[in-house]
Amino acid sequence: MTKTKIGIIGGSGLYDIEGLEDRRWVSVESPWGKPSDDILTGRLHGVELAFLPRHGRGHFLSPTDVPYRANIDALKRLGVTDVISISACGSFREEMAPGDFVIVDQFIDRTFARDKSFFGTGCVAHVSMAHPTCDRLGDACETAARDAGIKVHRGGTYLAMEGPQFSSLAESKMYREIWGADVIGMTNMPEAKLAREAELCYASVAMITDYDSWHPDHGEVEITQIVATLMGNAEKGREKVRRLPEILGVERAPCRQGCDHALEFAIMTAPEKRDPDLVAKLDAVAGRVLNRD
Ligand SMILES: CSC[C@H]1O[C@H](OP(=O)(O)O)[C@H](O)[C@@H]1O
Ligand SMILES: Nc1ncnc2[nH]cnc12
Repeated sequence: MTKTKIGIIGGSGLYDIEGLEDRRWVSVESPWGKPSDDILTGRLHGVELAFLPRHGRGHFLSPTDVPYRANIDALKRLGVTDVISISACGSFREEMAPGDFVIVDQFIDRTFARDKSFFGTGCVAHVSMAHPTCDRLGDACETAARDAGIKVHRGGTYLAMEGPQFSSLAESKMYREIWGADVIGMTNMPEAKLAREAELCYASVAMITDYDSWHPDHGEVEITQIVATLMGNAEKGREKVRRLPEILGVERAPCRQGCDHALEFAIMTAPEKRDPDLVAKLDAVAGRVLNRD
């Protein structure tokens, strides 16, 4: 048994978490660059928690410029075991209405201007992304959201777009009608891929803010509408987070799905062909497997 340490990545509208014991904003150095901001650490119901505002306090980072690798590496370095991502999303489904939460379980990655892997020339690895989210964490998020009185939908496909502009009507209809996506946002990729490479359990909670632009009765998505919905949702999101530690508990059993062993057979590069500089940068993410070869 290890100890649970929950990492929360807060999206648009979620820049702080109140009510932590021993609350402290700490600066974490990463060989992958500077994380989005300092990380808020503390304890809730005896469980360690680390909170990172994805766009920085004051929302100064665009979705393209979020330092995804530094963020995941910094959480791993802090000893985080389970990452819960919270994101503002548009909805492609009538029944997934603004104000509802969706526990995402699949992704379609349409982003193209981001570094998507910790690995590369000098240390090549291929992890599975068939089941990109952790069911056990998803269960905890569902329970926490229901307990907080939130309408929650279990399961949904998140279309990750590059942005920062919203989708055209043609794109919105294609994602919804042909590709079968349920929600749309700009940040969960490559975040989910990097969490998997770092052997972190990952769950994604979409807070629905709008119907993107496909819905005939709702017109096109506008930032004013998103911000208004976010203001209404932010407290619900925080309440959900406050309920998570009791549900997950202090003691943590190994992940049933194997998220925490994703690199077990993933590294292809022979030890003598590995680039020592890259291997050094991978100390937190892949030390478990690299140090035993
Ligand atoms: C504020 S609207 C668009 C913006 O909101 C979402 O951010 P996050 O995923 O961090 O909650 C979306 O992905 C865009 O970055
Ligand atoms: N419609 C939308 N498209 C992309 N990202 C979003 N974040 C919130 N609503 C969104």
